[in-house]
Amino acid sequence: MDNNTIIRFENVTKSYDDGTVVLKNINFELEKGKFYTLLGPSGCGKTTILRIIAGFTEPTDGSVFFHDKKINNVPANERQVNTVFQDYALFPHLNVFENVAFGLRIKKVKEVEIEQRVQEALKFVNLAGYGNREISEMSGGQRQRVAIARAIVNDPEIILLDEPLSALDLKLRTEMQYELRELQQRLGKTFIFVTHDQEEALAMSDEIFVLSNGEIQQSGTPVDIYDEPINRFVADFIGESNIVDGIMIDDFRVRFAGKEFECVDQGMQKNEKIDIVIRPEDLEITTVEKGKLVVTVDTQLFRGVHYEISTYDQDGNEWLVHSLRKAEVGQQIGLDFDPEAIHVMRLNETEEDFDKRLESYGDDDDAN
Ligand SMILES: Nc1ncnc2c1ncn2[C@@H]1O[C@H](COP(=O)(O)OP(=O)(O)OP(=O)(O)O)[C@@H](O)[C@H]1O
Repeated sequence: MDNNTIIRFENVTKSYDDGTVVLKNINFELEKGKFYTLLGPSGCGKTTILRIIAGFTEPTDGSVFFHDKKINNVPANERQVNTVFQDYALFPHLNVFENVAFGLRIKKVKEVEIEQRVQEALKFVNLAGYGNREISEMSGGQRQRVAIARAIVNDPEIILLDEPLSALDLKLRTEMQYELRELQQRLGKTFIFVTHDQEEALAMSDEIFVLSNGEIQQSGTPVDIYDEPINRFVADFIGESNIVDGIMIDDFRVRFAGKEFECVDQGMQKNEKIDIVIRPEDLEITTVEKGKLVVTVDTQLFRGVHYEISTYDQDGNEWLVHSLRKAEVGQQIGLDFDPEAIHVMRLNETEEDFDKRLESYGDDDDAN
């Protein structure tokens, strides 16, 4: 294990007496000082992973390591971990200072030290001078910051955040995304953030783990996951996608929507059945004559920066287009795209095999 590893899961499984298997053989290593996000739909097991790291839930099988020490049986209060909960779990009858000081008082830290550490934590989250305020006098964003101050005042090595922004309205949520990311970088601690919001995950993380049904589907940087989703689930969950069935003709040609197209070599077998992804922003509207695909415009929404245009081809496949240009509903148009825009996915490929395949086919920018 490398020195920077702070948490390692080795074949971690969690099941309940009623037979529900919530986590299936989870393996990962997290490094010190990074911002990680566990992303997936409701019920996929995100919170269970956080609870196992915090020590609130014990795995049924497998091992959890903190640095190189196995911690399966270490009680929650002896772990270098603090959690920020979705509802913040602040005490309404205590003021801001006392909310932040609470954990230190339980640990019987000296009064002078409490005063100094709480003030420092409040300053860190830009709430210096707010100590005497009641919680009811604080806004949603400010409460969020109190909850974070309460976590960092204990100086833990890891901060767990369970959907901490979901109670905030959209504008504040975006502001807090910047703020949390900036705070994590200033603190230099490991943050593990849980969300079902892909935009949040893409905006904030060093690394994302995409989960579904108790399994890690894919992990990687936001850019890697967005550009190279491993399967339909990930492609659909991260960003917006056009996904259709296809066949690999040879290394540089692929067939879908009833036609053949030039593509970039991705190490597939000839005649292999594949899934094809093209992102809406990679489709460009052109004339019917020039279009690689000919589609009919179904609906059109103005999204501020672009038009979101839903179209369909002669086989009934839907093609979503993000375009700066408007189209006319009912009109036939052409869609153009680069060979690089065609992303092919092998059916039922594991993440390990996917990584190997991309490595052997030089899937990076210097490959050109
Ligand atoms: N004590 C329990 N007994 C049986 N099943 C449980 C128990 N606790 C949790 N589960 C189940 O485990 C699964 C994963 O729950 P978990 O809270 O980890 O999901 P999640 O991805 O965090 O979802 P959400 O976003 O809705 O919080 C769910 O299907 C849940 O019903």
